[in-house]
Amino acid sequence: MTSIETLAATISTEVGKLSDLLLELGSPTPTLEETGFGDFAHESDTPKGVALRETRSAILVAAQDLLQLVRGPTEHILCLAWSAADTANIDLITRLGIPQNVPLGSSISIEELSKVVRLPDALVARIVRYAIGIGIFVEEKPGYIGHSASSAALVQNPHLSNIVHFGTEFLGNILLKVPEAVVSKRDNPDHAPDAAFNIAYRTDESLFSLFQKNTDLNTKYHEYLAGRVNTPLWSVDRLRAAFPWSSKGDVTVIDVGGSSGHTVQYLASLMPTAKFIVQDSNKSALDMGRRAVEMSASDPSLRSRISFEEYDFFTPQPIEADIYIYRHILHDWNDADSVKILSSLLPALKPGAKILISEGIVPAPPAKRLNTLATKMIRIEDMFMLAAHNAHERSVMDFVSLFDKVSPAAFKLVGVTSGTEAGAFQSLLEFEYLGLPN
Ligand SMILES: C[S@@+](CC[C@H](N)C(=O)[O-])C[C@H]1O[C@@H](n2cnc3c(N)ncnc32)[C@H](O)[C@@H]1O
Repeated sequence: MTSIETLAATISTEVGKLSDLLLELGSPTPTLEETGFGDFAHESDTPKGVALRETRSAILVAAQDLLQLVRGPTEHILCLAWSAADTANIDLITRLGIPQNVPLGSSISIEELSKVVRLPDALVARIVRYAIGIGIFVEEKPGYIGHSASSAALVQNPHLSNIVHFGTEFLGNILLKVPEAVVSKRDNPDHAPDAAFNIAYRTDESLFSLFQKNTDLNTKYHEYLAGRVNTPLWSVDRLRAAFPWSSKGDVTVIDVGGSSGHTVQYLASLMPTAKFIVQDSNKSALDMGRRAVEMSASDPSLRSRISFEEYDFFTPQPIEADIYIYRHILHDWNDADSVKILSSLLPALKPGAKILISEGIVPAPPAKRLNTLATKMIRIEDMFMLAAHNAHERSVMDFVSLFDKVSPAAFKLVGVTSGTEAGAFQSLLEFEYLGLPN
């Protein structure tokens, strides 16, 4: 049985390991002060980097259990029930651009800050003092707001800011409508909206068609997608060890639903003679990608090796390629639509072609307490999919069954690599096309 004493002992041992590792890696001691904005932001896959990740994870697991025990069940439930207040606060400070208006290395008076964000002093004081209570900003001198490590991270890392912005303003909003959507589907199945998103945005359209028309939301969505790949959990670097990219030579790789092409821009460095095509139905995401490739100073060959094409993945795939990547695509769609998406590949497939699915994988039961973001993210993402599209995340067997429905015995699951043990949200499922059975 877990006791507070054994948890405290685990934490003490693991914190000792963490301190030693930080010393060996020449990394600074973590601090809550402004200068700590970059702590742990950059993970490496060196043996010491992996040890650091495992030690941090052991501390988080034990510390979360210790917190839950010390709080007791009543306080634990109350903390969860009121966590929407934290989300609303971080949404508000992001929308108002408060972190960017607090100077790094000094402070700003609440009166000055209020003028900049055009709100009354008393309201701004309430907003920032709530934020200080959850570790964002500090008030070392009454009435003067400065940065903590977390608020400084929002300034120093625009990707983090973009993730938070879309993650609270859009995803936070639709998540709160999930209970209404689920109950209404149960009680009124013929007239219920498809997903929580439809309730929140008072529309019958799908999320993707609304985004096509709403420039502001669309930009935030694709900035959020690009932001995610710039955080350790979602980093495209994790793809490196998941597949033998560099041995593939002179091949054509298609990133289906590739948004602004952040995945192939990374893969191009691992496959110097390969050609890449980013296909997406969203024109502005493709334009965003074209601009990024045009401006890429690091590798001028990208301009000739990466192209962007508008394509609807429900229509027959027009290009015969060696490798097709579907990264965070099928989780947006229910099983019937996912089978249609994969079936539209059939006209272009040649035997030996690879279909790589890069997605979070739902772990096998029984479910457990999830005390780290790396392990909890799949459940969070599953709720995003429910809220946004009435869709869901899948287990490995769920993916195998989708391919079987596309064409029984035409695809082989070659292997599954990476995943949360390696500190990544996604696993890589490698399927090979064997040809249609006679
Ligand atoms: C969750 S995002 C994943 C983007 C990218 N693969 C990544 O990993 O960041 C889903 C992508 O599918 C695209 N999409 C949605 N419907 C599509 C369709 N019918 N045809 C092609 N792309 C589509 C969206 O525009 C978006 O870029």
